[in-house]
Amino acid sequence: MNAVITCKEVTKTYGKKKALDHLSLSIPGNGIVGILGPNGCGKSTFFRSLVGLVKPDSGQMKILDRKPGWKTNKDIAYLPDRARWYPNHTVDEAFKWAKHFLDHFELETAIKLADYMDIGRDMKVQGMSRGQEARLMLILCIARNVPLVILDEPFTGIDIISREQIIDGLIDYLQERNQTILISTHEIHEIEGLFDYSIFMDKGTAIWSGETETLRAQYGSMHQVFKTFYKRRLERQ
Ligand SMILES: Nc1ncnc2c1ncn2[C@@H]1O[C@H](COP(=O)(O)OP(=O)(O)OP(=O)(O)O)[C@@H](O)[C@H]1O
Repeated sequence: MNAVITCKEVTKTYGKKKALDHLSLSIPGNGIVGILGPNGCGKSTFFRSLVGLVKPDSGQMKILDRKPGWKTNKDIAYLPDRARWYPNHTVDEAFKWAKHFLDHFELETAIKLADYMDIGRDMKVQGMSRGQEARLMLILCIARNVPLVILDEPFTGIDIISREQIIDGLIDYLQERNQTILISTHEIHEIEGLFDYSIFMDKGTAIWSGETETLRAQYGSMHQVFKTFYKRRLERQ
């Protein structure tokens, strides 16, 4: 399988803090990939550098066989952490905006996903709960027929029951698509079963990457994996 993303020795420093520290990895195409690790391990910085919002100090990065930047971004749907939508838009208006401005946005897919996720199309963003707005942001990204979708902490603010429903929906929906979806989270125990491939990060570097099945066979559950990988860090807290 061809890699959709390769990084070689990528480093990004803020002052004395190394947000990415010689990060090297290769991410295979198709399926759902978890970028996992505790707060501050570099997940968002990694995503921002993939879409050219952050320029690494050194190292090489290839995404869809190209360099990161605005030309490559046409084929990427990116949901930043803490993303918000225009408060005055209704869901329908948000979809119309997206159809007009976002490459490869599929209106019919968005409408289907809104039904599935229980988001009324006449709802105004400013009247939405945090979880409802998070669902809208998710729909605006995954309704784009692009090879790569990058979701930074997309489930923040969504309760556990809705989360499970959305995840089941995502898995069904993705089976019909040839997309790679990168999802970052530090709440691994709540999204067990979602990832085909997992990358565990710590202190700006990848400490393990591979098929999630391999991990499960070795450790039993993702929760156990998390505890094992970050044991020393948890003991320090
Ligand atoms: N613009 C910035 N200026 C200064 N420091 C930054 C900046 N962006 C990130 N950092 C630092 O780099 C490190 C990695 O941050 P990053 O946001 O990439 O981690 P994360 O794994 O996404 O964390 P979280 O799970 O909390 O979102 C942190 O120590 C953070 O404080």
